[in-house]
Amino acid sequence: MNLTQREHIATVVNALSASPSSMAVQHYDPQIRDSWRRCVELYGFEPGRMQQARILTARELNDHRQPLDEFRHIAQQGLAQLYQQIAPAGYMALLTDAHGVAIDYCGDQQAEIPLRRAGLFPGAQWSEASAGTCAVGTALATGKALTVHQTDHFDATHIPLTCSAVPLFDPTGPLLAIVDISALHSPQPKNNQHLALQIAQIAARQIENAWFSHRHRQDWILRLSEPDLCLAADSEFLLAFNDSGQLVGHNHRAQRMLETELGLSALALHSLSPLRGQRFAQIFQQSFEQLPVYPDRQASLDLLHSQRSLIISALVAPAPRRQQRQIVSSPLPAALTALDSGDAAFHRQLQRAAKLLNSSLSLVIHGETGSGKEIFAKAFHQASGRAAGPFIAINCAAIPATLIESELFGAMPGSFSGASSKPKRGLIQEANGGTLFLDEIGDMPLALQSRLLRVLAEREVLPVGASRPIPIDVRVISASHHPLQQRVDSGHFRADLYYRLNGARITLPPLRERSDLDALIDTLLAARYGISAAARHCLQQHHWPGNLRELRNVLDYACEMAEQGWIEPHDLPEELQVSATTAIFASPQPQCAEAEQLLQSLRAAQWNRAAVARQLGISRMTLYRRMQRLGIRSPLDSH
Ligand SMILES: Nc1ncnc2c1ncn2[C@@H]1O[C@H](COP(=O)(O)OP(=O)(O)OP(=O)(O)O)[C@@H](O)[C@H]1O
Repeated sequence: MNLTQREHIATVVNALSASPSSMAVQHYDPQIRDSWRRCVELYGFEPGRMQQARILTARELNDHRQPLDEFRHIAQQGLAQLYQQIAPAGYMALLTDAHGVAIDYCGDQQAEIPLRRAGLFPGAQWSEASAGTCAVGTALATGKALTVHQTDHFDATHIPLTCSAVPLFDPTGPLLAIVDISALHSPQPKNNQHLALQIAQIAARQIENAWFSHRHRQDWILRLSEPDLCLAADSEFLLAFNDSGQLVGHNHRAQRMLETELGLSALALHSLSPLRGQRFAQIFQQSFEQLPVYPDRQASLDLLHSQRSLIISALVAPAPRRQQRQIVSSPLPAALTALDSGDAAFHRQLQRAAKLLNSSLSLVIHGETGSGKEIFAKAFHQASGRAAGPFIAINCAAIPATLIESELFGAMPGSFSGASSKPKRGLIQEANGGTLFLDEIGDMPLALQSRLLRVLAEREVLPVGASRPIPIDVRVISASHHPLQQRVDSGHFRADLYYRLNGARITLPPLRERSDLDALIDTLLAARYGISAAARHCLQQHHWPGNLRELRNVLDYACEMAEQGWIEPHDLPEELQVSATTAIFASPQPQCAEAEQLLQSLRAAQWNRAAVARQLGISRMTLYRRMQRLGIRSPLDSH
């Protein structure tokens, strides 16, 4: 035990033995002091206790992971994105279940040993009852986000750590998981961690909202906000209703608001919500049928009991039913999972890549332009044991022929006309210890191909003008959008280099052949914008020659055009609108006759939807859904 640990134990003893009103006690954060007290009084810990976090066995960990497999699939994408933001500052990200067991993690693989020793690793048990005061455990005990910084920890073993944890709640009510970001080293004052806590809170809300949208993709999702807080995403109330207007899910904020509204006492953090099953009309003054499907700027809802008004920020219609994706029982590493949105062919490539992560084989990625080859290579690097090393991407077609040699291999001072007076490190050397991504490798000049071959064969690089080679350790991933074999056959590419590069081949499907377009749209819109069934239909009809790059550009454009956070066909670029109209009205689809009939009824009733719903013997909500599915929009709704 070192001096700092001894001092810490003395501080805990003093804080717990002083009278609650004494100045010494008031000096401590009440959340931390209460937790220290629980450690002694509830869990029976000695203040001098020093125990490393317990790590569960693989089988025990599996028992904690399995019930959350579907949630983990969503959360891993958020965790990987969070990690990208915080890794440069030396943090790692953990996801724990509601028992405080770390079920997933993104961290620096080079620091695996110290992270594992500190318990920042899958299988570590971070409940208060197991580890004493700690961010995960105390967030679980209180249901509140907090930072537990260095000597805030009860157990002196953990005092080097700084950890910020945020609870996530299931739409059925109970606390579901914790997002935690931690660092092994940090500056002393706790207020340095304020930003870390905020970043963890944003990530946790995004994961919670993505899980909410996923769980309720077949329901009506109503997003409400306080009139003066419309812009604060974290201030939103999320409610999900089934087709008959019964509440089937809510976020935690909405639960707290409705408990107050309906005079219910707040329930324990782990209980199922008693609010589920409440009818729309028991909560709001309007009826479910009167909900405007395309909310305009003024649309609001009045709460039944308090008459308080809330703004409708969006009403998202149920997604058209599509084949449910199979959740894979052995999840991929988080960085690869982040790319997986349910297409079977793409998923097979991810699984294949996962098996190659730590082999020394070179990889070639084939795929049309914009199909995500570089993003795939980057994710592969992040999931591999080289993640802490550099990822260097080179577009072999974009570097001028005169510079490519020195750019790639480096150059000694004055080795060619125009060379600088200092030695220049080449990009291959920059990638040492990491991954070198050679894009458009098929366009590399033949002379350079021989030199690259030497790098790969000898694992050393010879800068231009140098007499001694430099040893190099790189994983090479190359990409090409024309089949490399054809370049070999036509004499443009060296066969021996081809065989060296082509240790394993990954083929990315073009977007038009992927079955996960809907999921990709949802991911790219990140729950910030809703999209009508008609606009989705337009996107589904498009051929996507520019693949994911084109999809991203189209959605960025549509978000700029959209009003009220809602994307309609007229918000899409014109060429996509045309293809949808042609698809609906020129092809002999069964939908076409149905759309035509419904249009006639609506026009005959001068777009009085209540009358048409009565006439067809269906509810107004069902009529709205049908109109959305068929891409029919009332002219009375246009802005
Ligand atoms: N999984 C994904 N999710 C969301 N967007 C993606 C994804 N993959 C790629 N994109 C988008 O597509 C763009 C192009 O991706 P990337 O550069 O990896 O494609 P590429 O196949 O290497 O293209 P090129 O052949 O033109 O070099 C990215 O900038 C990104 O915006």
